[in-house]
Amino acid sequence: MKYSIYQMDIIAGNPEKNRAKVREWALRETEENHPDILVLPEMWTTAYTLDSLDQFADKNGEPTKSFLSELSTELNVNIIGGSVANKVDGEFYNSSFVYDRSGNLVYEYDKVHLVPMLGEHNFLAGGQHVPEVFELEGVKMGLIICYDLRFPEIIRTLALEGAQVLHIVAEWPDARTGHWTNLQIARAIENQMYVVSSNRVGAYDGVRFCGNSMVINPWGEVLKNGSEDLEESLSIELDLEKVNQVRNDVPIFTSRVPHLYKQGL
Ligand SMILES: O=C(O)CCC(=O)C(=O)O
Repeated sequence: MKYSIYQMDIIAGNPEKNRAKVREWALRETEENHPDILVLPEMWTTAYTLDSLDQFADKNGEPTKSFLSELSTELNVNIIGGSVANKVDGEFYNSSFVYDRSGNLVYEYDKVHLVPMLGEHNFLAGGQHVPEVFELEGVKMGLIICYDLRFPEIIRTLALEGAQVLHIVAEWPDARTGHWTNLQIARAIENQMYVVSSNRVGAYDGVRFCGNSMVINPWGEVLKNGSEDLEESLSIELDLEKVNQVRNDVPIFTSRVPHLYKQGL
């Protein structure tokens, strides 16, 4: 399963230009590298323009849903569609959409954990459902958004439900780069799954974002690591047999004793 990850510099408050950038990148990537799956970052249509969401956010997932559906069909590629600001029933959400090669919506998720450091609660509503496993190309996988990375319980649940790959779409600031890189490696090791992430680069409103998009294998080895400040693509093929191999070598899932664990943890 071959991936292309877009470590994108997002133009603040300009969904049209960002869609044009993504389209151009996707065309180039599919022609040059023939990926099965494309991955985009968090809030890629608007950046973190939280105080002007009424102007720039999607309404009921549009136009992003149509854009991703048409792009996936045209390029015959699956798309982990990052996330976008999305207005539904008068509330704004940070929403992710996943499309398969035939342009079908396979999965959607609203970010559950809102970020106090960004005042997200003042602008967004939190999703009410934790991430669930979905399938692309017959492979079970999961998707979380940025700050969700700090909540290992939701990622463990995905692993227990059979996910072999965890995708993380992010706009992670450079003030906490070490948390971003180390937590990704920890999640890969503790859940014995691939971690595939797309984080933006560039800056908005005085905050610089730290790139370091990554591909980490289930042993915790970093196979790809984006730069901290350059817009770029990461391209890689995953060997999914590695998940079984690591889970056999260090069988944590059969060593668990859930009846001793506190309920709800
Ligand atoms: O958890 C962090 O340090 C950053 C989270 C964040 O920026 C986000 O979720 O958008």
